[in-house]
Amino acid sequence: MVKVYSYKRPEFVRRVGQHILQAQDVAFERDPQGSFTVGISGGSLIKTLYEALVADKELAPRVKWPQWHIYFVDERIVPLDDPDSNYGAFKKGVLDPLSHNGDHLNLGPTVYAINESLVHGGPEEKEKLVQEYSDLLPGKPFDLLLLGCGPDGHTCSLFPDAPHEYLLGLKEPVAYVHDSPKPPSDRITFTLPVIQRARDVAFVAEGSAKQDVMHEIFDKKDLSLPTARINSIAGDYVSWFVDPAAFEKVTSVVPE
Ligand SMILES: O=C1O[C@H](COP(=O)(O)O)[C@@H](O)[C@H](O)[C@H]1O
Repeated sequence: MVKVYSYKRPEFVRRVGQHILQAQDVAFERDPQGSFTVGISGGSLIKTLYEALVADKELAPRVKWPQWHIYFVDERIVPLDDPDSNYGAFKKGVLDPLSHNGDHLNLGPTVYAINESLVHGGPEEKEKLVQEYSDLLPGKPFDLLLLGCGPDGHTCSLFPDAPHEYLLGLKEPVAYVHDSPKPPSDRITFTLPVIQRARDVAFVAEGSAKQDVMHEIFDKKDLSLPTARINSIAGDYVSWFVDPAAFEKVTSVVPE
């Protein structure tokens, strides 16, 4: 059963941060010398990550950054310093502020970006980029995936309806999306099997712009939406962190 938690800021940020740290601590209990493997989204999540893991004075010291291995659950096929790059947004929003905190200097996480030298290539180079990113993925289930939810119900770069729905059935962990309805059109995305195998999946969705889609996902259970599809197959390793504005129109689920 999917769990739903609803909080207003600043509690929202604090709870998301606590959930991340709990997943980190569980991973290190399992393997104290190992790495904590995390897949992150772009979009509004980045600011929440900064607030929870860098700015929060109580949570920040508990983050064991040097043991974190960070991957992008989706990425736009653009140079890393392009305003559309999810890596670029994460660098600007989290890595740069982190490196300016003297105590974290040179002790940052390992971050896996796409091969920038292939972004301007043709279809073959782009397929190569996808394959290379796929090859970088850890050989074990992700410890944590932090997923967003667009107002259209997309997550990662898995968009509703054809032609992207087929991605949900793929066995490959990473897929090439060449006609994303939300620009930029060329992207890579984790596919459903990776999400299904993860140890912990947390959606993070805030704001009134998400109200209608939350109703579609939770009340109508519209399976053309990848987010609703994930809910339908998920166990209790999937949770949703929402705020009251985002969940206002949902009637069939009472957040914990
Ligand atoms: O295009 C994207 O959008 C989603 C949702 O973003 P949000 O700003 O509405 O939270 C994001 O999760 C994904 O990583 C990104 O590429």
